[in-house]
Amino acid sequence: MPLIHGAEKNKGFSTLDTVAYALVFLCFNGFLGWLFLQTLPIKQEFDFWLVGLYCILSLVSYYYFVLNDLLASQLKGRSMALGFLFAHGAFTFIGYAQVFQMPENMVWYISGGLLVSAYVFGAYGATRFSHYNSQTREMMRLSSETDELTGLFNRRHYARYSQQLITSLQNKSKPLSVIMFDLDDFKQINDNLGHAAGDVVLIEIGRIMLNNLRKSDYAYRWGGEEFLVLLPQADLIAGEQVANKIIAQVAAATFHYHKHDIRLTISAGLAEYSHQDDYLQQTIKRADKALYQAKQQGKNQAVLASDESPDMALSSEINKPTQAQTE
Ligand SMILES: Nc1nc2c(ncn2[C@@H]2O[C@H](COP(=O)(O)OP(=O)(O)OP(=O)(O)O)[C@@H](O)[C@H]2O)c(=O)[nH]1
Repeated sequence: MPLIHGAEKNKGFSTLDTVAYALVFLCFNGFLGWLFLQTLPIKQEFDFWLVGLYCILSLVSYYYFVLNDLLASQLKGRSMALGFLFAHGAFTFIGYAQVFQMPENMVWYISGGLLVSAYVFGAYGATRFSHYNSQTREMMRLSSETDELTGLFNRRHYARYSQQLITSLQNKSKPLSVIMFDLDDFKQINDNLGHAAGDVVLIEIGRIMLNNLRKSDYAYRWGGEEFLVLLPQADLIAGEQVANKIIAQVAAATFHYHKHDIRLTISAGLAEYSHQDDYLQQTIKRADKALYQAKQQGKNQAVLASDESPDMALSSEINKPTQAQTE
């Protein structure tokens, strides 16, 4: 599961493509419209239905493949649109041939050619359209599972995939470490420099997290200034190393907001998922308790949940600033 989320850039159609297609389509319709005018006044009932069919096809095609795409600034499939155009042309041509009483051979030759091209374009276009659709769905899924500010996963992702993760680890009897991080005295930054400065810090913290995690790890923005990290296949020792690395990097970093240099620290609570735990949520609770302990013990440190370390002897402190400092 990649930590940096984002679907491959959608290769849609350029404005030029759209304009070119719209022009071709309008010219084609214009020409047919002109031809059609030559047939008036309508003498037979058949011609009446032909007019109706022509109008409906024109409206539908115009709306779906020109207006709709122009308004959305992207054609959903030029080939599909061309296919539709050719089919439209073929049927209209058959209709006009009746009106003009053209030789049958010529009619079927021309309309047959148009129809075959229509199928080829349409089939190719439909493939591209379905590719476009699956890309769009994937992008929507990713954005619904991602925190807008930091780009980390959000709780929706956790709700959807945590059980799946646990099941796969359980099957392989692999460990899972859970780290709950919380920024220290973050409120001071908001109060002193404003919310926008706090946001800059949150983004940078998210970046530090991602830089220190493997592709198989999961980083979540859990709450306002709280981050949850899941480390599949990592025991507590490995988890503690990761937590301490992040704590050290946050403490050493200076964040910039306009002319202000911002420094702060982060605390962490760790717990290892035990396969006896019914829910991952229970492990998270233990990690949360350990985090509270870390705050109580002076912040800027990682504390292991009491089950893993009853005397809290494993808590590790890093001698860096313990208060959020703003200059
Ligand atoms: N800029 C910004 N601030 C946020 C966001 N979400 C929550 N906060 C702020 O985070 C701060 C959390 O404050 P507290 O819960 O008192 O925590 P703290 O100041 O870090 O104190 P300790 O946790 O005890 O170290 C509040 O000021 C919230 O407004 C956000 O998305 N952007």
